[in-house]
Amino acid sequence: MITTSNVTKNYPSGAGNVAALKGVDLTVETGEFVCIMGQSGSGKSTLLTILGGMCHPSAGSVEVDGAAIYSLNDDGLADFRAGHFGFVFQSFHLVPYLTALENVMLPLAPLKMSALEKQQLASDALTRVGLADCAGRLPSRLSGGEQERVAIARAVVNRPAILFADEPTGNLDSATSDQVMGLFAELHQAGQTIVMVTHNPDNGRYAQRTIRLKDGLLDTPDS
Ligand SMILES: Nc1ncnc2c1ncn2[C@@H]1O[C@H](COP(=O)(O)OP(=O)(O)OP(=O)(O)O)[C@@H](O)[C@H]1O
Repeated sequence: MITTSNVTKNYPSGAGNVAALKGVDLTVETGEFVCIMGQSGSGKSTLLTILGGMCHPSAGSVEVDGAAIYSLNDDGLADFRAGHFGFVFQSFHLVPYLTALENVMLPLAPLKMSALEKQQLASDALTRVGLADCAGRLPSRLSGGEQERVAIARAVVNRPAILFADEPTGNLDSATSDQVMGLFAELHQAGQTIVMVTHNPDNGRYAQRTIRLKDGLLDTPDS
């Protein structure tokens, strides 16, 4: 489903270039749950943003379902992202004055379907994350774990082929983290492909496969 070939990323910096990725070859199969781990600065977030079509690599290619995504123009890439990917970040980025249901409906705004259909899809997504009863609540009336689950519902509302998550439990206590990771595991069991960056070794056990980055390279080459 995702194949990278010799992906490198250099960031310009005052003292020269920072080589964040130095040639990453990676394959993620349909239906896999892959965790990307590694020390701070090893290139995890850079790799995730490149896989997710948010940051052009300096060299190398990324193919998703056979499409070389960085050969697309900006509009084509934006459409591809919207049609194939969902994203969950450490900060929930919920809109404070919209209800949980309205937050989950946001990615559906550009789509040509009736308001009722959008509400139904958002409601289904909230049910999938166990929050059917919280649809009408504002984010400020939800716990941190519930807010993260709303963010996950929003990421999966249009049934993305791939769900990307960057430190999704970074702001949560360990019991709440376990609940959220359990939810990712359930989504995976239901067929969702997931690629997650995490510092937390406890999170790694929910994944099917863990890959480790060290200084911009895969520690153990992907087979
Ligand atoms: N926009 C940027 N400009 C310059 N350097 C950057 C930029 N983003 C990341 N870097 C550098 O690239 C390297 C990899 O960063 P990245 O954020 O991908 O690592 P990470 O493993 O996700 O780190 P962390 O776990 O601390 O989030 C680091 O040396 C970082 O300082």
